[in-house]
Amino acid sequence: MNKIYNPQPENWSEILKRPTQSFNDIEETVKGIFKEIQQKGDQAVIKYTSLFDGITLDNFTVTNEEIQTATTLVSDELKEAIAIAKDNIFKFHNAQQTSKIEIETTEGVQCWQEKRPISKVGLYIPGGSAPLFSTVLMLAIPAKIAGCNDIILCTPPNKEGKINPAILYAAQLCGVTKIYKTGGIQAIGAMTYGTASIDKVYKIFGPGNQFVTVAKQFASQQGVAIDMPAGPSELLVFADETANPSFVASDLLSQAEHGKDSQVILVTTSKNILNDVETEIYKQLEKLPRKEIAQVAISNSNLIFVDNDTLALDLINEYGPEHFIICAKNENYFVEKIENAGSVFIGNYTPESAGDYASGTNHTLPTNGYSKSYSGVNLDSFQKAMTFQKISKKGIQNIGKSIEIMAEAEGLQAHKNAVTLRLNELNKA
Ligand SMILES: NC(=O)c1ccc[n+]([C@@H]2O[C@H](COP(=O)([O-])OP(=O)(O)OC[C@H]3O[C@@H](n4cnc5c(N)ncnc54)[C@H](O)[C@@H]3O)[C@@H](O)[C@H]2O)c1
Ligand SMILES: N[C@H](CO)Cc1c[nH]c[nH+]1
Ligand SMILES: [Zn+2]
Repeated sequence: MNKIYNPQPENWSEILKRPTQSFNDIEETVKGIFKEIQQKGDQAVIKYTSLFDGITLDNFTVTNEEIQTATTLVSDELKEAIAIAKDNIFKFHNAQQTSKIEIETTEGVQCWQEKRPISKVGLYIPGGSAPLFSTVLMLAIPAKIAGCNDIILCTPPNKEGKINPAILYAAQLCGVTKIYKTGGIQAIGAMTYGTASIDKVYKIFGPGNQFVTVAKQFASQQGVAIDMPAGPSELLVFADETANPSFVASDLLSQAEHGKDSQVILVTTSKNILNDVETEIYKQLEKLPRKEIAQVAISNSNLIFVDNDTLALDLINEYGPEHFIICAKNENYFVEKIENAGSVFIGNYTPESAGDYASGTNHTLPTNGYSKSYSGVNLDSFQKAMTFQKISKKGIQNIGKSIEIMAEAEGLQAHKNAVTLRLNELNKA
């Protein structure tokens, strides 16, 4: 890890660069694959699944038999763990339901807002380097609560053309309607345009590597909505002398093991903590099965010392981490003042892994600084807020004049007439 002491604010953006390729680096590849999917449909999906995932499939729809077999392959212990996570994720997302908001803005003018589900949604479940069945829970549970009708799921197959049983088990448990064995850019392209096998959806959800993320961003230019850019995982920990260095190191490694392009950062006001966390990281790294991956991510990561909490907070808001852990005696200062972070974890006993799996919050979160402008997945992501209004005769008499004057001032006579005709009729009565 790179050790940096008191970096000057003018150098922060350089120091805080993500180790991923840019949208421009990948856009041409995405454009080419999307074009082929538009022209050749399933044939192009087959071609790119063969190229990137090393398996040629003539049918990528998962069958009921495959789902039943998968269910028998998942251990009871894992099923119980999934049930606990599902329960907590359900509770947190179900509590996000809002009731109808209704108000009479002027006498006789009734306005209200109600949420309606997005009827066709596509969930992307990463499967390149680890089968993230927990992501099925994070996406399908809120989709179901929202009332989405068609919930389709794409995930890459392994070299035998199979999907990890836990992904299939979680998908049927949470009410996913169809599952397809395809991943990467080709899965996003298929859900964007639709093919003979894979349905076109209205909104695509889910995290993925940089290829998936750029494909989703490109899809959003093709008329499909996306949740957000949710790319390679990130974690920033703020720790002062009250932190436990081995806990902090374990948290940093937990996100470093996701991928070589993950990034983790420690910001601290204590030089002792900086050194102790560094020592712990290398000690714990040695024992990790995914050492080779985590090691690369760690080499792109920083341990940063700053003089005080104020500077630390400014730097953290500039970075806008996906995950932000606070281990500080002054924790309320950070909790109250943090502006840019996907999800915040507070105190020595709140590991980031809790949010990844089972506390109830969603783990599909904006990366690459997008926490400055995007929320993580939540119940609202699967709904649209629709507005309604009903105006009585009294109501149109109350606001009609204002509408006429404004329409006239914009030079839109037909708009004005729509009110004038009604007012004239009421004046006659
Ligand atoms: N931000 C979040 O909320 C969040 C949540 C979970 C996981 N993640 C991230 O998701 C990512 C999962 O990545 P993954 O790779 O394991 O799985 P993935 O499913 O996202 O990507 C695998 C697919 O990428 C495609 N691919 C691989 N190399 C390619 C190339 N050179 N050109 C074009 N396509 C290529 C293949 O089609 C493959 O099927 C990790 O980076 C992890 O950090 C993020
Ligand atoms: N940390 C990931 C989000 O960046 C989510 C995840 C799934 N499984 C383990 N972790
Ligand atoms: Zn994780």
